[in-house]
Amino acid sequence: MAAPIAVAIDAPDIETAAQWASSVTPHVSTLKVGLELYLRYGPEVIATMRGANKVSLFLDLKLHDIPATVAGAARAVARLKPAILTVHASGGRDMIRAAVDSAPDTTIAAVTVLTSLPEDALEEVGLRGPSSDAVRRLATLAVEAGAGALVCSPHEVASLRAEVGPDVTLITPGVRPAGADRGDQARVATPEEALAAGADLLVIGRPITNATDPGAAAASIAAALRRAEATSA
Ligand SMILES: O=C(O)c1cc(=O)[nH]c(=O)n1[C@@H]1O[C@H](COP(=O)(O)O)[C@@H](O)[C@H]1O
Repeated sequence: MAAPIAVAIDAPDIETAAQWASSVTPHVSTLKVGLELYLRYGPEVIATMRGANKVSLFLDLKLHDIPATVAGAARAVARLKPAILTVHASGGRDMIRAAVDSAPDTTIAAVTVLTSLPEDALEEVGLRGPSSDAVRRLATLAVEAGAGALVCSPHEVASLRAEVGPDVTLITPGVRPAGADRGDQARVATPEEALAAGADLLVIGRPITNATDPGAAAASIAAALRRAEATSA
């Protein structure tokens, strides 16, 4: 079975994206298209990702605007039928509700506190920390507004699970295999740790796509997750 990994296909061009997609899809459940590819290619890149790949499509546009504008944007992409679409939870209750109402066949995932933000950057952007509290406040508001999924770092997954229960999908970027370069990520954990904390879907980009062989890198992380699950069962 494909591992619960969404590979972040943050490629500079559609040809590279198509190569990464076909090499990783035997091993993972989901492909994530974000701003870099969607702003360049639009719906064409979604069709390319789907192509022959039997995977779920995660459209990560992190919408953040007034409710009417987000409703229009969500309606515009709903016709592409992504399984998941992201919005920023900090856009507020009415904005999240607008996305939920405008894309009824898509799970709206609310991004809480970006995994690139360290603790000491929260106050500067107007968030009352610690990040675990800020994530919990934003998550509660997002779920009340109808979001079916939440994006948070692996550090907050266990407490969020206790807060929102089993029915909300918890998605964690900020995932780094032991020894991998963190890059611009601040709140990170290994794939095994994120899964053990209760994450439903791990977003992993550069540790897979920067590898010499992205397919082998995805297969290796998927195997590590299977081993961890077998040990804990
Ligand atoms: O919404 C996201 O997917 C997201 C939220 C967040 O808080 N942090 C975060 O890194 N992401 C995305 O997850 C991916 C992480 O990629 P890597 O850091 O290369 O593994 C990128 O595509 C980010 O846009």
